[in-house]
Amino acid sequence: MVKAIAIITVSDSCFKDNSKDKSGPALFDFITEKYPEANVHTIIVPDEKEIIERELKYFCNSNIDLILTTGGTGLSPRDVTPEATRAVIQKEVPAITTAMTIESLKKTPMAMLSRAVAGIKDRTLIINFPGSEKAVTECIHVVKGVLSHAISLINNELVEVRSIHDKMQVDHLCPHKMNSKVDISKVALRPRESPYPMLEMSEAFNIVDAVMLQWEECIENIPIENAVGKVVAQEIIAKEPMPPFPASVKDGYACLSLDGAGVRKVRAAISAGENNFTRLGPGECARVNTGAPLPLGADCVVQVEDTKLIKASSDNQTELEIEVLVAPQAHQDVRAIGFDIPIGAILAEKGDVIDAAQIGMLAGAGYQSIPVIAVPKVAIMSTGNELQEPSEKILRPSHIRDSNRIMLKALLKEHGYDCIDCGIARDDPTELAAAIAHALPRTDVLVCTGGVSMGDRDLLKPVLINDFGATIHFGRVRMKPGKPSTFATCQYEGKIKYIFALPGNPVSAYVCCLLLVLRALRGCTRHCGDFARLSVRLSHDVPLDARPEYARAVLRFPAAPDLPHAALLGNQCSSRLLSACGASVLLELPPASDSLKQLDAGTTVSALITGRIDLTRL
Ligand SMILES: Nc1nc2c(c(=O)[nH]1)N[C@H]1C(S)=C(S)[C@@H](COP(=O)(O)OP(=O)(O)OC[C@H]3O[C@@H](n4cnc5c(N)ncnc54)[C@H](O)[C@@H]3O)O[C@H]1N2
Ligand code: MOO
Ligand SMILES: [Mg+2]
Repeated sequence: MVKAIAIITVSDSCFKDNSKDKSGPALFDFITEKYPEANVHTIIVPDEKEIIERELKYFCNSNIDLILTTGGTGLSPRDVTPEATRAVIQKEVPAITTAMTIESLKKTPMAMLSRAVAGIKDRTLIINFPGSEKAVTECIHVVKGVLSHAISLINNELVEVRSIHDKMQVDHLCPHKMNSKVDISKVALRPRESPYPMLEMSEAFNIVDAVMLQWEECIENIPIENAVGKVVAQEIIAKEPMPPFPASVKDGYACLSLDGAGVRKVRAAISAGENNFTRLGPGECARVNTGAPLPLGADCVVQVEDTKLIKASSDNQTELEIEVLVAPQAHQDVRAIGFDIPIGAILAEKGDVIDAAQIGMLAGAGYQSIPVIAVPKVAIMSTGNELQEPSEKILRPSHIRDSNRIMLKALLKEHGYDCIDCGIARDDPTELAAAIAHALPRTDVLVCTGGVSMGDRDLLKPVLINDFGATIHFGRVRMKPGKPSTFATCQYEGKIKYIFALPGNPVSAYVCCLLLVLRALRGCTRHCGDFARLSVRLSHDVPLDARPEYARAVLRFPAAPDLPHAALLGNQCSSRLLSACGASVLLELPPASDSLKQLDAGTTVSALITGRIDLTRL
């Protein structure tokens, strides 16, 4: 990671009048855009070897990752930047400056006259750039692609280095990298109407269900601590009883029920976890705690509250006699062997979705791992030239932060599915194809957002068709939000890949992930991807859209017996993610018709339970 950068302008004239410095600011602008998180230091020094050397050493000793110098690389007597740099570096990296020279030579033969040097001192990479603003701008573009990787290598950052090598390998292997077959040059010829028929929701659901039948179920054994939300693949039987010994349910005295009420001699004291071989005879009892084993001969427990102390040892450390005040019944307050779980009991049925209690029970029964139905691997990718990582400090003009990717990862996690992150792909056919080719070998299901509607940069469908031979099962659905939702499959490296290309609008992505992606994933393991439905009453009037709408709502529960009341989460525009925050349900609103333009407050509607339902009283 590039955390700290220094830019040194080397020039006698700029040292005297810093307003003359144009190359330093050009480097600064470039660097702050490329590394918005990095600390950037700038200084101007005269063409003096000792001073340049001193400043280079100072920055190298100050944990600076990258030093870019500009100026002083030419042939005039005062040009000494390369000499100062050579005096500081321990290893030269000549190909960096060679690459800059080759590129600059394409523009001007004067490039032959630069003597720039690049090299490493300890953990700092130093690169000399020429002095002119134009040359600096050209040269920085030559090296920009290798800077981060070079610094990772210098710092031995193995994880980053490996991921870059991995990506290089994929780029190399990817036949789509160099030329997508999609031609975007003839924008005037783009379709003015979507070629995809508008399917009804029920048709889209049927297609998803039918296509996902191709998913080949396989079973994997996983540790029970990872099993929550997973679907049990085979019946699981208790191999040992719970409890494995007759256990007391109360803190009290183990007795013989035939003795009835009356005074008992206290023969023993048994705590939970203690093994005691005392055999009780008539008129005897043993003090026991909850969970302790009963002594031989005992058939009931009398709770301490139903007894009285008759006699204790003189130091009060031992109870000698107690009186049972209420005659006990046989088996009273005793869990017999196998009371909770008899041997052979079914602990989990095939198809059960494992929850916390079941994990506890399986652990109690001695299971450490269980067979579950493997879930498909899922990858998430965003597309869009306007997108930046949410972590970037500076938002460039006309850009937005990518909210879909992290949201969809969280949404899938909420529903028990992990996924890998395939980053942001640009709206360019070749880059999109490369990103998809990078993702497909790693996943069964690829979920992308953006680029599926009618814009000339909405390239996902053409790239899927032309570069991956994909079959588009649907490309438009009569739903709000989510109209351009796309579902495709393709064969990749001999395996079928399922691709959900969801609309870029964040709420559309959210709703379509719930209704289509989760339907598919749940369907693979549970054979039914539907969410449960609830009848709810609208708290307020709701205008209807021309398309069937999935409105995000919260529920309130009336004190008197009535259906839960549903209130929409504000404006339902598909870019407004606030309308999904805290939503418990998606209301299934019908489309508007000539006779019905709105649903009045109090109307009963169907709600899909897609989120958490917390009890909020009206
Ligand atoms: N001429 C037409 N234009 C549009 C139509 C149409 O039928 N005809 N459909 C509209 C509908 S409905 C939707 S939904 C959107 C879907 O657009 P795309 O899937 O092509 O997505 P983009 O154009 O890439 O982006 C749309 C919107 O979402 C923002 N976006 C995209 N990705 C992200 C992200 N990862 N995080 C946050 N926001 C994101 C993007 O900036 C756009 O504002 O098309 C309508 N247009
Ligand atoms: O279908 Mo779009 O998702 O309305 O905005
Ligand atoms: Mg679009």
